Amino acid sequence: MSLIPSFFGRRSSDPFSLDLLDPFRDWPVASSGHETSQFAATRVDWKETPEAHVFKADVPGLKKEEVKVEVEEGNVLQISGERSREKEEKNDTWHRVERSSGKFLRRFRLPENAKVEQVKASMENGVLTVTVPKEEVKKPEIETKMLKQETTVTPPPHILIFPVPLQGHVNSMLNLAEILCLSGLHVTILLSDYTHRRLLRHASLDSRFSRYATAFRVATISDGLPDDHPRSGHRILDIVLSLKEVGGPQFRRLMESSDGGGRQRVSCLIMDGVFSFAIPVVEEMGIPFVYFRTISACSFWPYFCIQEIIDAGEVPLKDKNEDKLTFWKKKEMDLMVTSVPGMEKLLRRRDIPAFCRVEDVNDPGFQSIKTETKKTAQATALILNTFEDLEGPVLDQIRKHIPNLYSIGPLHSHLKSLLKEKGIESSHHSSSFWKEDNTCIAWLDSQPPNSVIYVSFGSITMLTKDELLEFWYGLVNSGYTFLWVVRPDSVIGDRDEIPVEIEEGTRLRGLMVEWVPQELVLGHESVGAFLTHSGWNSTLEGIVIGVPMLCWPYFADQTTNSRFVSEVWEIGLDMKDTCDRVLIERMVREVMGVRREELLKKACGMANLAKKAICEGGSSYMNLNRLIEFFKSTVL
Ligand SMILES: O=c1ccn([C@@H]2O[C@H](COP(=O)(O)OP(=O)(O)O[C@H]3O[C@H](CO)[C@@H](O)[C@H](O)[C@H]3O)[C@@H](O)[C@H]2O)c(=O)[nH]1
Ligand SMILES: C[C@H]1CC[C@@H]2C(C(=O)O)=CO[C@@H](O)[C@@H]21
Repeated sequence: MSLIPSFFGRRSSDPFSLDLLDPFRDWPVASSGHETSQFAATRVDWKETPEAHVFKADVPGLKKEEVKVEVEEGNVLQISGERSREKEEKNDTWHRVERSSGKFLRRFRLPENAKVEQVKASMENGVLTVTVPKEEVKKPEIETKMLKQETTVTPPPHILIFPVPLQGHVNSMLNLAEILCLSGLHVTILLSDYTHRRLLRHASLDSRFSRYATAFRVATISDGLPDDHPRSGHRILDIVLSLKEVGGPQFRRLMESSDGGGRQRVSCLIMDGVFSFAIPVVEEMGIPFVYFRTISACSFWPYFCIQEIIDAGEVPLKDKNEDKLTFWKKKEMDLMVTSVPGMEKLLRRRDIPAFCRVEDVNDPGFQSIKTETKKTAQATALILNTFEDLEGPVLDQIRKHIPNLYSIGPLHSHLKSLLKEKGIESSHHSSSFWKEDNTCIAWLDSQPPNSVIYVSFGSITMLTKDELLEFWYGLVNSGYTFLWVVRPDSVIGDRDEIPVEIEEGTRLRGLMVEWVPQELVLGHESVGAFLTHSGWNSTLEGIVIGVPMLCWPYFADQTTNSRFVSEVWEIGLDMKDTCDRVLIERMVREVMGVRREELLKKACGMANLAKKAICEGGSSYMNLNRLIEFFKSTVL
């Protein structure tokens, strides 16, 4: 076996390392090609203990000499090998050739704390174990004190947090996780291994949570989808449906096998709003569960009323095989929805959550969202990332069915304020699934105040090439400067043949990047407005800053959020169900110019209310305290 350090620091001369011609270059990849197809799928487990990162790979039938363990590019652990095909004798007849042969290659970017010079590897019974020791984490004084206390008393309650493994959900749940750690609770966040890999690659969870030492851990399960599944656009519900299929048994194993690792066993589960498969497991174990739905109250409520909407004949919204551009224009889409109490004068059919845009009410995705939402009422409590002054009337409607409702948002700024209260500096830590391009900050520094419209459609939206071009022309023709996030995977079809005039317009007045540190961008003084898909996190981030918004909702809760932004809070404009360069140009001019003052006034008012909610004595502050008291009472 080739073991580090013998291969240390030099590039392998092995020809199959050239197989890394993959867009996910630094991701675990399998070499491709006919010969290697089965063996290439060699599975690797990666676990992190307090002392080390431990990788285990199944390599049955391989000799030590046939396996290589290397560290490349400073911090990329590479495990590779080759199993040769059995020699064919002239007179042999093969009835079956199922056993795999060929090459395999897996690569893992190691986190900063890995001691790459001390890697050890061993093989036993067809399992390769690679151990990468970790640097000791230096903890600030405040945590040392906390730890000292903990060693003398019983460990605090242990809360398991289980988000839908998507960017918006993970961001909100990580904020809650950090708030709970700050309050002295122990927390494990359960992610899909796919999402965990993305975070390991692009985010800085280690440095963010290092101050909490063993109070914060990550656990992973598989989402059941292949690595090359897009996990975006119209395929997004596959994640929820797949986890529903494969998540239950994995969740049970995790709960049954977990001995807490020096911590208490899990004493309470906080789960995302669509993961009811976890309920039987925790119920059997006598563990209370709390839902945290990471969307607005104003979109949760119509979801909760879906049966009433169906009974009133107000869905389905689409006819068979009707395309988007046709049903967008239908008069019926402007009819008021009568079956959502308290929203009768507000919601048109086009404003209810876009999962209702189905041809058939038996659509599995739609049914799943409907039944999952109803199950929220079984939980001990419901957490929403919102605040009373923003959504009071809707929260009151929900409380008629779910009295134990905690509005504790906006969580991202609540966390910052709590860190400040404890004298901890809250520097920017990335939780991003994509690499943040920080050059945009220097570019923003060079722009005049309030002159830039920031454009981002979040982590799931997919644009057709036509839509891309309509937005692009609209932005360039508006004459305003723009910073536009276009994720690498977000355009359907190729991006060739971009008309010269918009490329030239962008060179003069625009910057397009793949992903940004959004909170920093929104808080930058040169940003004057936010063209957004109205994802709930983006909406809250815009509200906290007090920036006027132009909304182009793509799916899910966004169609309702954008209605509230424009008609209830009056802090922005809604251009849902259109995608036309002339209209976009006009709306950009309105939000950046003609109507900016009026929108800004309301936006600043709402930003102040948001601040009030999270300050001592504010509604979210008090609700959070009550919630934490509840968690502290959940010792098993
Ligand atoms: O360049 C970028 C773009 C976005 N973000 C962050 O990514 C998050 C995006 O979240 P959100 O605005 O909620 O959008 P989605 O990622 O699309 O969120 C999904 O999940 C939300 C609930 O959590 C729902 O409200 C959305 O409809 C759903 O699409 C926000 O925190 C942004 O700050 C960045 O850091 N950099
Ligand atoms: C993929 C979607 C399933 C439900 C999630 C959601 C919600 O209502 O909680 C909103 O948008 C999407 O992120 C999720």
